Amino acid sequence: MTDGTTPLLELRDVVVRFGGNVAVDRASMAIQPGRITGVIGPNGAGKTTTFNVITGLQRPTSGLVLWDGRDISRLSAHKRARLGMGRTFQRLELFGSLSVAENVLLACELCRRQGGDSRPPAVAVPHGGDRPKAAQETAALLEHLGLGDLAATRAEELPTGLARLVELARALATRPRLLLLDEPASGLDEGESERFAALLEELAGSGLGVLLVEHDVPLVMRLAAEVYVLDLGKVLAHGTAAEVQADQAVIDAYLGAEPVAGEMA
Ligand SMILES: Nc1ncnc2c1ncn2[C@@H]1O[C@H](COP(=O)(O)OP(=O)(O)OP(=O)(O)O)[C@@H](O)[C@H]1O
Repeated sequence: MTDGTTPLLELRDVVVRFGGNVAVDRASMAIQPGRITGVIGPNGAGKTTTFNVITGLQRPTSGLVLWDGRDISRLSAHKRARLGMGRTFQRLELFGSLSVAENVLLACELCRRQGGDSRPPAVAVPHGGDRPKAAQETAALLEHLGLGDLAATRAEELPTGLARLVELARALATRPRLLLLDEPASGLDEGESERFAALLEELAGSGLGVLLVEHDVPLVMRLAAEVYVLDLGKVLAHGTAAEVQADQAVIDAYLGAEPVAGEMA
C-alpha cells in the first residue's frame, strides 16, 4: 500500500542510452495517487522514452523503477499492467473492426481473468440485473464517458476525439491505480479537450494516480498538481505549475517570455 510517503511510482536516477545518444539522463520522478502529474518538454527531451521506461517497453540502461517502493525495473510491460498500470497510446491502438463496447469489454474481461477485479472499478457500476459483471462495468464506463450511444459503433468509424475517449475507457476497464496518458489531447478540439480535462480531474479526485505526458502545455499547467520539465533527457525543473513557470531555467530553455501562451512543443 502507498502510505503517503512512498510514491505509487518512482523513477530513481534513470538513464537510457541509445548508442552514444543519452535519451534520459539521471531522471528521478515520483508519482502520487490522487493527483495528476504532468511531464512536458521540447521535442526530443525524453518524454516518450521516460513513459516507455515506466510502462516497461524500454529497459533503462541504469536506474530504478519502483512501484509502491518495490523494484519493478525488470518486470515486463504486461506484468506491470497487471499491477494496475493502465495506459493509452500516442497513436490510437483500438481494434478497429470491433465495436466501441467490444473494445472495452475485452479489457474488462482480461482484467477479471488476471485478478485485477480485486481492485475497485474506476467508475461506480450500478447493479445491472443478470448481465455478466464485465458487461455491466463496460456499460457503466461507456455511460460515464458519454459514449453510451456509440456502444455498437465500430471503432474505426470514430473521429479522433471519440476514439481517444474509447481508449481512455479501455484503460479504465483495467481498473488501474495509475493511469498513464501519452499525448491524450492530440487531435482533440477545444470542447473535447475540456471534457477530457474534466474527466481526468474527476478520476484523480477519486484517488487514481494520473501521469500526463502532453505537448499542450497550457492543459498540463491547468491540470497537473505537479509538473516535471524535461530537457535533453534531464529533469530541468519540478514543482507546481506556478513554480515551474517561474523557473528561469525553464523559461530560458523552453517556455520563452510568454509562458503558456499557446501550444508549444
Ligand atoms: N529507439 C531509439 N533509438 C535511438 N534514439 C532514440 C530512440 N528513441 C528515442 N531516441 C532519441 O532519444 C531522444 C529522446 O526522444 P523521445 O522520443 O523520448 O523524446 P520526446 O520528448 O518524447 O520527443 P517528442 O516530443 O518529439 O515526442 C531523442 O534524441 C531521440 O532521437
